[in-house]
Amino acid sequence: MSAPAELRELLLSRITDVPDYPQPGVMFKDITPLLADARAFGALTDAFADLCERYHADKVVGLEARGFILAAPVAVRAGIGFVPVRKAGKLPGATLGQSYDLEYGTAEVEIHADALAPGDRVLVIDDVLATGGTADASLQLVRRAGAEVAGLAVLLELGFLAGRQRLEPGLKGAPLEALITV
Ligand SMILES: O=P(O)(O)OC[C@H]1O[C@H](OP(=O)(O)OP(=O)(O)O)[C@H](O)[C@@H]1O
Ligand SMILES: Nc1ncnc2[nH]cnc12
Repeated sequence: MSAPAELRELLLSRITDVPDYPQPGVMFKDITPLLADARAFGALTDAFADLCERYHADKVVGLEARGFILAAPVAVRAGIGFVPVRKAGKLPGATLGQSYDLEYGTAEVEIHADALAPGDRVLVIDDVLATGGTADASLQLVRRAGAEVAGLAVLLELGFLAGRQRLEPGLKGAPLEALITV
């Protein structure tokens, strides 16, 4: 389900297109103007916090780095804990790792092995769903850490990259909520 038209328009008006970044052929969606606008950032935080309630999440997982910026205030607003999924080599404790392909390159993400527990219901939050590689790897990590995926929520889905289709098996029936799809 997408956001109501008024919220969608507000959020979309604060996302800038940057052609050929970080490499030729990529249209980069820059969310920094949205972050700098308290009304838009607050409305986005509220929308994600509502999803925590709707899906009975008791943990928010944010994906490095832009996902951290969005997910941390959501966790505070929803009154639940925040758990980071980080790029490989950044977490100090014992980790679980998963590699994946990006729209531009490859990467590996990690989670602390003891960050989640059986019975935890997790809403995974990121800014952009592109090819779906990052989200897919993160859903796998959440499950390998013993928790249940309550849902995946993104600000912006790049529909033409078909991330949703790639994610379908990995979602295992959990909802994918994109506030905006372009
Ligand atoms: O659906 P995908 O093709 O996997 O792409 C989406 C991911 O790409 C971006 O992260 P990026 O790795 O560029 O890092 P950043 O958040 O640290 O800028 C974005 O924030 C998503 O996490
Ligand atoms: N086109 C894009 N804009 C912003 N973030 C992205 N992550 C992957 N592709 C992206």
